[in-house]
Amino acid sequence: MASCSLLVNPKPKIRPFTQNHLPSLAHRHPTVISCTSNNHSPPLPSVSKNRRAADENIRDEARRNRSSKINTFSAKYVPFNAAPDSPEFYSLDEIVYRSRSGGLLDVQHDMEALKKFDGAYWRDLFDSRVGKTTWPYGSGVWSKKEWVLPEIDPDDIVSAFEGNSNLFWAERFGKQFLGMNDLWVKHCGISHTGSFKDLGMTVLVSQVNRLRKMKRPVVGVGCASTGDTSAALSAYCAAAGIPSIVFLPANKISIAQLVQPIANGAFVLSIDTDFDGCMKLIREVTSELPIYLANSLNSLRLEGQKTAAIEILQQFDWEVPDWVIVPGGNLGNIYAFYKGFKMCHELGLVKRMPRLVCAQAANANPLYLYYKSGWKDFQPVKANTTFASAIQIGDPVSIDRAVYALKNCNGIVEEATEEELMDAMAQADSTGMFICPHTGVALTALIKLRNSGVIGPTDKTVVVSTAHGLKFTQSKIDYHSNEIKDMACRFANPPVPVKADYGAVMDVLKNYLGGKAPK
Ligand SMILES: Cc1ncc(COP(=O)(O)O)c(C=O)c1O
Ligand SMILES: N[C@@H](CCOP(=O)(O)O)C(=O)O
Repeated sequence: MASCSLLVNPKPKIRPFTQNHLPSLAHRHPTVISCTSNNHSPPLPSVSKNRRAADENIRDEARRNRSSKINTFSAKYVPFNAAPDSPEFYSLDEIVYRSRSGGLLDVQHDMEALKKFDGAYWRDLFDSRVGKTTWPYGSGVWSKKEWVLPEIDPDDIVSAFEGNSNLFWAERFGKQFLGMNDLWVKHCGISHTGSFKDLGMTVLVSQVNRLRKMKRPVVGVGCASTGDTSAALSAYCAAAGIPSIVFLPANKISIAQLVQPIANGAFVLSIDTDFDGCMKLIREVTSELPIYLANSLNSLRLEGQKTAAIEILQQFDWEVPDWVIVPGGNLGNIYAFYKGFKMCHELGLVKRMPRLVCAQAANANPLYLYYKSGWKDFQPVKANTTFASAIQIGDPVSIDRAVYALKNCNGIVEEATEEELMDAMAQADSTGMFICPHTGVALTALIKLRNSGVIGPTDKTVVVSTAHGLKFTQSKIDYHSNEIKDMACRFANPPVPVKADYGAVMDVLKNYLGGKAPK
């Protein structure tokens, strides 16, 4: 195994929590800036002590620092939700997606080793890495490296410094539509390829990079996709010079999503089926050919995605929200959020867990139906067309992970009709956001739970926005043009055609301004 770096600074100062103090941040940072001042001039930042030489890049710098660092942590694959005495496990360097019994796998960390450091230590360490360009900790994912892939060499990491996404205070939306004052939107879609998939893909492609250096038989990396997984996969593979192969359901993803893997040089198959059909095919193909599977069936992905949960806590200064609402499709992400929160709780960074809500489109709602049956009867469904096209999934591979997560945090499942999700998206946009339809699904769940009183007016609530609205402009055009069959499009704001004539423009403007006097 390669050793891993533990801290950013050249001389790691790791103290177990039994020693009753932590190193101060000034010791830990390689780039702490100190200020001097006198009466005549403004304070000047002093030059950082540990600057790189001009001919050394950040990867070289990490490499130089590597030898002095100790790796205390490790992780392995185990069967998902296995009994504590289960002997089955696999190294992360093995190519394996399923347990011996055919069930899902999970990445299990050596929690005893992580527990040698107290919650304050981890909070402090993670906080110290935010906003830096130190390789690889400038990434929101790799700033939590010890909890993600502790053993990977920083040299093998493929990162776009993803994560650290904006946690937006939805002040006006909360006040105007919900009477809420503590509503937040975690904009995971404001990211390298425009969705939360970057968080998981940096981990998976980094591990593939490592496997290829170890001469393991990985010729390329493949996925089935509703658009976002393929965009992330092709970008990270292109950055690392690794071939990517993507299976897309023909005519079922947005143009913006289709053009992403094309532009990044992936081998793109447009297949005459739906996502579930593509998923079945890629599973068959990856069991025959040396193509590594990049869908979230591969539990490595979720290790990266879980860092969004840790980041939310960090952004609240380690205060736990009451609710976190996540749109669900293949259902890896709801478990990833659960796992992120759970690790923070178990390792003493926070004292409790939030309640999770998984939101599905009513046109593709197998989890919702299962929840409504009292978790008695799971049936995959034929997913119908939805504007939330990235979650048009009827047979989610992570169903067991999702159910486990929701049961263990007193979670809830909600659904959104097409009209509800499109109205919610338009309402959110009218308050200054520009969200995707999937976020509209999550907002609909919030509206319903708020209206029924389950979520209270002062509950600290986070809605996870999973993709950038710019990937889904056609749905917004259809809505604002009032061109959707059987939909009232109540919040449509179509452009007003007007003659190129001063009088005509003035008439239109006066009419508009008449209704806009400040109240
Ligand atoms: C934009 C977007 N939102 C939500 C989801 C749902 O995530 P998951 O499949 O992990 O449930 C996906 C992908 O499925 C997605 O692309
Ligand atoms: N929305 C996803 C669907 C596949 O999900 P995955 O997390 O299992 O890769 C996509 O964008 O393809």
